[in-house]
Amino acid sequence: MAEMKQVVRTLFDLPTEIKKRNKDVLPVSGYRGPSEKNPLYEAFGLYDMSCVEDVDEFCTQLDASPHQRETIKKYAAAINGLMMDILRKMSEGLGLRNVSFEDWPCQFRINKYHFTPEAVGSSGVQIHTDSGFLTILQDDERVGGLEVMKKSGEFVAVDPWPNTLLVNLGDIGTVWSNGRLYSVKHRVICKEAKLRVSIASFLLGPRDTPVEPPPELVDAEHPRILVPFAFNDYRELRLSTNLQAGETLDLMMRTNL
Ligand SMILES: O=C(O)CCC(=O)C(=O)O
Ligand SMILES: [Fe+2]
Repeated sequence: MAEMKQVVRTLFDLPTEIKKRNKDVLPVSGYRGPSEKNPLYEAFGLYDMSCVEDVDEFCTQLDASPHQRETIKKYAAAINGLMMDILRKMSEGLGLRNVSFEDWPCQFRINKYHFTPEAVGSSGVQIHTDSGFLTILQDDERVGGLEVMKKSGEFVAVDPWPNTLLVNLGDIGTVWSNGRLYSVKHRVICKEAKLRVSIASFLLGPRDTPVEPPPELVDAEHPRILVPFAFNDYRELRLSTNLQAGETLDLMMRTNL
């Protein structure tokens, strides 16, 4: 994790023309430079880190050295393994057998926040839920700022904790579990004028099949909360409505879209 963090920090020092080679595969999946709306934020992305060829292509785009490539590939493999392990345990916990997440892409994003003294108190990332099923976050080990919302609406700071990963549930977790699990609202606030770097891996939704709960999670007591839908349609709806904090799911449930 420490080695990966170091590699990621050096990627942000690349010249802009190289960074821009990291193009979008899904909307907002590739490089984002500082913008007028978000001048302190920069990010790289990769659509599917569970695909070895995609990881290689990402490294090639960024002229990665052999050491950088090896570190990124090792990290991607380890996070994929961990993701599958957590999913297996969650499925077992819900009494499920034979569920597979094989065709579910895992989006990878590295975030850099260039927090300035003037930015202290302002927002680094607006309040949102993650759109996919499950997120594994390697947060900044020195600079805090992540806050998670409790059910009461109160925000709780997630203080830096070196050598740990944070796992949270996204909107698809709610749909897949047929309402048994909740996606968590969170945000990043600038607390101090320092550089902050985080690495997020998002298990999204099934690539070619609709998002729906396993049949065992639907019965007379637990009617299906939503009609099945394609994950990419959901992402587009979230982007086009600009409702990023789980409201899109509520909207779909109310209108039975
Ligand atoms: O940088 C962080 O700590 C969290 C970023 C985040 O919530 C996200 O990328 O979805
Ligand atoms: Fe997030």
